[in-house]
Amino acid sequence: MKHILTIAGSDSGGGAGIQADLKVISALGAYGMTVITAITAQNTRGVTDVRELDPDIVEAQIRAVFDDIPVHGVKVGMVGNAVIIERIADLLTEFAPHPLVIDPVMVAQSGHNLLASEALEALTHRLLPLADLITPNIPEAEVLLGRHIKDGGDMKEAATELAQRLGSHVLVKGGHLNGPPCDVLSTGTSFLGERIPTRHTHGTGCSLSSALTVYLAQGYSLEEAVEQSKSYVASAIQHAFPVGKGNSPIHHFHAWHPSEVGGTNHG
Ligand SMILES: Nc1ncnc2c1ncn2[C@@H]1O[C@H](COP(=O)(O)OP(=O)(O)OP(=O)(O)O)[C@@H](O)[C@H]1O
Ligand SMILES: Cc1ncc(CO)c(N)n1
Repeated sequence: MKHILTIAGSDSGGGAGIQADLKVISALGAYGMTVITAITAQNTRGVTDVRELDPDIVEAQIRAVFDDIPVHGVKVGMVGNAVIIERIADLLTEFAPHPLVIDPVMVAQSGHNLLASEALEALTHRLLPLADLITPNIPEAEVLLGRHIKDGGDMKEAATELAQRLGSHVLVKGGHLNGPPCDVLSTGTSFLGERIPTRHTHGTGCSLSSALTVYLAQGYSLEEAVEQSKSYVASAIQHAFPVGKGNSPIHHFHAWHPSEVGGTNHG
């Protein structure tokens, strides 16, 4: 059983962030550990408040895990601000875990900012270069590159250019473009999915990066890991069930407990 650590923010609604990561890691047969960087007051309708944690307690959590437990893979999600990023980067340099998957979380689906604007520099120069794989969605790739991405061709260029700049593999996720969701890897491979017509996609990005970390730690090749992760997330979207009044989370444990409304709940 692989031990996977997620370093991310807490979502009180249980659908994204640390909570989604832990569910994915468990559902895919690994042992999950958590380092919390920030606490969000959040539900299916959006984020109402955020507190970033003191970098000392972020460091203490990371040291507590690495000092005792073998770590076979790390996923990084919401990191909050530049000081936390610097601290995480120092510790990931010290412990050098692999695979290291970084999801450069910037804005919640609901539009709330999850990364301080002054933190972009630290994210780009300190944290992202440590990654084996970076998984921006289209708006995040646009911020990292400083230009608009309008179609599949632009996504391919974005993935290649970011990979060269940051020295890691990059998967640009296509959930935000119209049409079938196509994710593009910097190796040149595209992964075409079928768009499931639903608004219940809260936490898809967090879930995909956690799944990628597990599959890479389990020894799958990069291409196989993307294929498997996309297929897991698609099934979890397919089986999503209404949780709150807004955009509900995907169903991480659909293989254990198929939901009665799964596949038809596309409201
Ligand atoms: N309606 C959908 N049907 C099928 N697959 C989808 C759908 N929406 C997103 N995906 C897939 O889910 C994964 C996450 O993509 P997305 O672009 O939504 O990431 P994200 O914006 O980071 O997620 P989040 O909204 O959680 O922040 C990708 O593999 C994408 O192709
Ligand atoms: C805590 C947290 N991390 C990431 C996201 C992005 O979906 C979110 N909404 N909340």
